[in-house]
Amino acid sequence: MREITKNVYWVGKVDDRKVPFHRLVLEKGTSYNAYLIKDEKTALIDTVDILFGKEFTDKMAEAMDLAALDYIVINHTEPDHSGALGSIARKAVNAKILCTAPAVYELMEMYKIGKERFQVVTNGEEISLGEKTLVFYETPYLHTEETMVTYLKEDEVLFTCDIFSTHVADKEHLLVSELPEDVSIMEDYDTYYQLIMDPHRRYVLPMIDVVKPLSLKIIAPSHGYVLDQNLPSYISVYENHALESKKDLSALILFNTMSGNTKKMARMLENELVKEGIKVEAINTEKADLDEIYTKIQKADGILFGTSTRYADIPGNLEVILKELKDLEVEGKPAAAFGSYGWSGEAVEVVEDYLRAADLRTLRSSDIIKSTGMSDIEFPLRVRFNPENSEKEIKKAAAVFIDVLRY
Ligand SMILES: Cc1cc2nc3c(=O)[nH]c(=O)nc-3n(C[C@H](O)[C@H](O)[C@H](O)COP(=O)(O)O)c2cc1C
Repeated sequence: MREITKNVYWVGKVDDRKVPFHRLVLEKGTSYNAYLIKDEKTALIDTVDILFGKEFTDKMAEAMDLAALDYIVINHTEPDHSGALGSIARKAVNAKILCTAPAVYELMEMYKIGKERFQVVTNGEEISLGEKTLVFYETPYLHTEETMVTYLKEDEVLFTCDIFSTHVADKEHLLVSELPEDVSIMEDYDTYYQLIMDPHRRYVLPMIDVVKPLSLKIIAPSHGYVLDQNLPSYISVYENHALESKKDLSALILFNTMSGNTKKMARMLENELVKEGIKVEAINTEKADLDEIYTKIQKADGILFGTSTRYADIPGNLEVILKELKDLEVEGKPAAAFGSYGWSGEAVEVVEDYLRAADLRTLRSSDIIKSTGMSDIEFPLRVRFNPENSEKEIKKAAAVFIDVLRY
């Protein structure tokens, strides 16, 4: 145990292996920072990687009577932080597990823990430990959907789990202020942002809005160094990256429609793009001059192609345009397929084949899962019949397309 501020202890694990993680190898290793807060009530903030779960629980049991632990806060469910939850919850029989609502099911399934052990906390909720107070703020998708941060109000410490972390195993130094004056962690800190946070950039500014108004002395993340000086400079790395984006963007939406359903989807997508300041032109290709369309395709920063399905095929003249793409030099331009269908929806899949054959930067669900872990984004975007009940899916897909345009 290592005290970082009065009655707040680091109880983590430094992992100096070359750590396999997210299809990478962390050459400098990493650490899993967990923290113990002692007050009238005692709270553990996060745990360590599942590989070290038993070791962690045994050490904690040596250091304290685990039956006296009141709360286990799980800011983020990934097993590099929640990995000891199963073993510690079994020994800390009186501890409530504090987490967001979407975290409960994941933790119950992963660690075989009963629902009665969980207490869901909501945005801005406070829990008193005695003299100290925990406040919880949701920070979704940083790094996964259920993520939150925990603020220790009186001590002005923010426990941020993955956010503001660094993948470095340093057994000698924990606080940034302990490092020699000529050593900066900025390069590793920035690399971490690029690898872990940048794919979720859209969520960074809302998180900054939560963090900036807080009075902060320490940011205590769950990988690498505890930040105890120059905090604005670390926060601004995230803010500046999130603010970098391309400006004055334009998008083209080309669609066909038999009874208006794909047209409705086109309008819904158009609205989302326009709300974000993107200049959009939505065109029913049946009525359009094809040479003009080809020029617009070349000028647009990104293109959405919409089609319904008619006897397992693409109705209308959209396929003529798709065949032309290869000759329009549009390689690398963001594009995606969308459309309404009735029962099988072959046409959107065929459209996607054309987009990929023309080397457009074609959005596909599987690529999004691989790069962000977000499994609820559908590309090609398919809706059965009337899209009015699919507003949520359409908005989510539009948001991802906007990100791809911008970044
Ligand atoms: C003549 C006809 C053929 C259709 N064939 C298919 C089909 O093969 N597969 C399918 O999933 N839906 C099929 N549908 C259903 C349409 O794709 C569905 O009604 C869709 O919502 C129409 O969208 P739209 O109004 O944008 O054209 C067919 C509809 C019609 C009228």
